[in-house]
Amino acid sequence: MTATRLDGKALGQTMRAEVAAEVAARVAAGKSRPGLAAVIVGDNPASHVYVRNKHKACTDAGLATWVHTLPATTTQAELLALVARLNADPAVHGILVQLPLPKQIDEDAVLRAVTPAKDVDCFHPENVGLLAVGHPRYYPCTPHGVFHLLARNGFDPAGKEVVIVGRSNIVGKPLALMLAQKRTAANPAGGDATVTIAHTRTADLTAVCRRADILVAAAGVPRVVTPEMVRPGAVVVDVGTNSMDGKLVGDVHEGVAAVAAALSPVPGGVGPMTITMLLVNTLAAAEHIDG
Ligand SMILES: Nc1nc2c(c(=O)[nH]1)N[C@@H](CN(C=O)c1ccc(C(=O)N[C@@H](CCC(=O)O)C(=O)O)cc1)CN2
Repeated sequence: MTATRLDGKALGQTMRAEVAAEVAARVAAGKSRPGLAAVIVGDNPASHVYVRNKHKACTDAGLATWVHTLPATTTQAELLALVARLNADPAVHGILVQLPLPKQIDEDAVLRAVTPAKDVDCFHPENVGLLAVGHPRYYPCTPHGVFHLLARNGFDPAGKEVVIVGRSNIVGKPLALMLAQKRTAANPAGGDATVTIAHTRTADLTAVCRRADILVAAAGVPRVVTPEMVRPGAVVVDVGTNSMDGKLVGDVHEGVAAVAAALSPVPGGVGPMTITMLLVNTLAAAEHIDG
């Protein structure tokens, strides 16, 4: 079997065009132009690539966008002061603070300082709580991207066994919540699936992964999902973006393509979908805040 490619670059472009059309219609109707402020602290080269790509995607879709680049020596007080200014700025509907932050900064404190209505990453505990009770204000970008990458390729998770390898706050935990939840009008990305969260300390990880109709690799460990961990015909989503010997590699071993029915590539899979969902959320934030 050679796996079908779950092409996040192509789907991301399609969905960005949908956002662009909605933004143009919104502005033509005299409403506000959605605006995203991105904050990046320090010199992490990958983070700079991601923020540059987010900025370009926003510009291309007609959103207003600003990047605030702060030095690695920035103090927590300086960063909190910037977040407070952005919270108060009516042109800014979405605020994202690129992670990771330098060691001297308390990440949780910064994420809690973003006003929940502008928290387009969906990292604030209030938004995580709303997601957990099935009334999401926003969906977190990477899990939402995974949902659309599956659903829009004809792999509806409803009724399926999903195994997620990884339990991070950004991907594993919120994705498990979303995919296990009932799909309702208020929760359209509820997955109606049977979900297992596994991780690299799970006993007999191979046996657990082989139960999956849909296997999501989000452990942040290069090639941790190997061909024998995949049931023939399963759908595999690779969320990993690991740097190895200067090369970008996912959490899924290349050999999985011979076993799986469908597989998302790295690069070109979940990554571009993450950025697309940020645009979706910024438009939703403008609608939420300004109407
Ligand atoms: N504030 C946030 N910080 C971080 C998030 C997040 O969602 N919000 N997620 C990750 C990084 N991330 C988003 O910021 C991200 C990772 C990867 C990609 C991406 O498009 N990757 C490309 C490859 C790009 C390359 O050439 O290196 C791909 O997979 O095709 C986008 C966003 C941690 N921080």
